[in-house]
Amino acid sequence: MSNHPVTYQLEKKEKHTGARLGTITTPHGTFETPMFMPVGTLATVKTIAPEELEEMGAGIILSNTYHLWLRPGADIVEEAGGLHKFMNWDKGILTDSGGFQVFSLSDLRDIKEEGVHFRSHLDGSKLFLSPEKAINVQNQLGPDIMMSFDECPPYDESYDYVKKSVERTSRWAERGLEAHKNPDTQGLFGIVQGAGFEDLRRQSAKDLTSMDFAGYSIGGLSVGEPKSEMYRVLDFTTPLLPENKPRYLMGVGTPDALIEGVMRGVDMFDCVLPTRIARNGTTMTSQGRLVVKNAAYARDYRPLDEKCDCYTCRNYSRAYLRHLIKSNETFGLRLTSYHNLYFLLNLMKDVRQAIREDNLLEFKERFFEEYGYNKP
Ligand SMILES: Nc1cc(N)c2c(=O)[nH][nH]c(=O)c2c1
Ligand SMILES: [Zn+2]
Repeated sequence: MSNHPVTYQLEKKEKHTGARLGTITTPHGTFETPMFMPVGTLATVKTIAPEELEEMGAGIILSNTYHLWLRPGADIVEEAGGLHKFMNWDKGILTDSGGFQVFSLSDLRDIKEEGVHFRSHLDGSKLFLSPEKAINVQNQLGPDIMMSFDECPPYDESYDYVKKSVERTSRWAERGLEAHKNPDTQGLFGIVQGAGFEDLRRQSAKDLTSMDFAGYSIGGLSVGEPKSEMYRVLDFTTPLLPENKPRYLMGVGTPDALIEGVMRGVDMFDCVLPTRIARNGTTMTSQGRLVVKNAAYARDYRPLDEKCDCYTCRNYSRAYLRHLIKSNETFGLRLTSYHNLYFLLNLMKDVRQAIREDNLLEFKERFFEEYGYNKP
């Protein structure tokens, strides 16, 4: 089916890199790319209200199928009118397939052709996810963009294991397309796997692009491999994906990896990092990482980031943030989370401008220098 509910429009290619400017149109709006998607695992971006996400420029957020399937259950979300209504968010929502959590959260699992048998990380109860079940749960949750059920093998797995896994993930992708009940209102992405093996990445991309997905994710990266490995795999994988569909690199969210991914033609990113590190007082600033709970900031009355105009930086000092975080005050988590999300969303806005001006390389050099990435 070629008239997908989620479409990509290429606006401009950056002159000196593989970066591209575009827009993604979904049933819940059109958004500029490259873009970063805040993660709202359990139908909330922890401590941040939907109105705040909107004011900081978030277009699409991600929620986790596995977690919502377990709590509160897909039936309740469906009865509530779907995720948008349930969480009072009327822009884009993307859900992952649940596969990644099965492989990352549950050590007791048994992978079969029909699907994966595993135990709940909550109460140890027996569970089973198949490509069909993963799609049907996402159909119930009602996101704009859904993911195929895939296996994300450990990066250092053997070639033979990854080869068999890629072939099965391709068969699972076909079954997911068949099981998709709402192809007119929910876009379905295929996920390219293959770890660090170029021939397996090519095979996975060939299999998946022969099927009519609305977009393509690059999976199996940002799973602990060196960043140089991620960039090497991206160098030969993104060019295998169609130019006229979105390309989504899963699980990536540090400033350097976002810029490097954009330079290699990636349009969409997600990561829990900004909100996760914020909760222990680690923030991203224009001058690099700043761990505001450190004693050094006890009497530092400057804003977190003197170049940031977010609510946190306009109204509160490092000393106050340190006090809140050290006192386990929830408001402190909100303020650091707000700033970190704002920082990454703003970074992507600056990256889009650099693509418009064909000076992404200069932008990257300047940003890396200021952030401290070039320090030995
Ligand atoms: N780093 C990653 C984060 C993710 N959420 C996923 C995923 O959901 N599916 N498949 C993947 O390979 C994957 C990798
Ligand atoms: Zn700020």
